[in-house]
Amino acid sequence: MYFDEIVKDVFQEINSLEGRGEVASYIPELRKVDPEKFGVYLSTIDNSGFGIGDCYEAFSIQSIAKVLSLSLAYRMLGEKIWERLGVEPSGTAFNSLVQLEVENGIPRNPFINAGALVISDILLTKLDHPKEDFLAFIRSLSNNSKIDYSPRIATSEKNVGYRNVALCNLIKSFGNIENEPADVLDFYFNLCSLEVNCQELSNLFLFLANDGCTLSGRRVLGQSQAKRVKALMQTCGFYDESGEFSFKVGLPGKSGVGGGIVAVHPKQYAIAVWSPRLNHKGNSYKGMKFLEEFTTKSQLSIF
Ligand SMILES: NC(=O)CC[C@H](N)C(=O)O
Repeated sequence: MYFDEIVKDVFQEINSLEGRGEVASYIPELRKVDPEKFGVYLSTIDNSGFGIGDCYEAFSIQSIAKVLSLSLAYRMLGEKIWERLGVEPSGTAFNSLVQLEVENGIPRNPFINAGALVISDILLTKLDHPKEDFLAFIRSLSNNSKIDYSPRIATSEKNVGYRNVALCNLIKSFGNIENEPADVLDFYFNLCSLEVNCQELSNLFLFLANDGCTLSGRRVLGQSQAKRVKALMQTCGFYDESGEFSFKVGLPGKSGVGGGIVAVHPKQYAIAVWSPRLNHKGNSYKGMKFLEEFTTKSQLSIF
């Protein structure tokens, strides 16, 4: 397959670069990850796949889960969801509080922590058994019953998640959180603790490449909803580095502080990269570099 060679070449090129950046350390359990891990997996909508490096080793998806929680909430609530949060890039760090104070507790978008907390609140209200139902949604998307939360990572973040506690309480003070902040935070920390490998992650995101349908033909999101989720990934998926990712890679994508990045090429493929060393904006250093080179060499960006 044509993609395989390019993935292999670019992987070798980026693998030989000196590892720059640091593993996320503010969540104690994430510090224990080997910084030199590097894996890539590409899945196409015609059902082929190719992986290299540490692509079968599970890692913490952290903020990448925000796309999946948005998808489930959007599927359940439709356009009403946008009464509670916006669709503009924030231009601020993922855990920033500043805009909330002047914008009346309405987060800029669902992919910063503030927005993901509002989405968690929506799911908490809507789902009978929030943790179990969300996990069932993820497992059904990927047809993989082994995907699970990591209680170890969730507890580790819960013990030190002071900024998220502050964010959740601030939003609650404006009336944009319905449930108890402690319950919203517990749900949110669990979402972030989901563990998957690159192969599972790229397969999970194929429904977005495939206009909102799984490869088995099950509709997860309407076509227009899938388009909108990808538009948000394009404009807001990398916090205050979203412009840079768009500029250099040219794909809708989402990063997490576990060092994962997933990106989608509509009607073609999803690709997941994992390398735990992060740049100063909290995005995987080698992950960004790999995807930049990959879309340049393959000429497969959306632009
Ligand atoms: N950018 C991220 O991946 C952040 C997720 C992390 N769980 C947090 O809330 O801080």
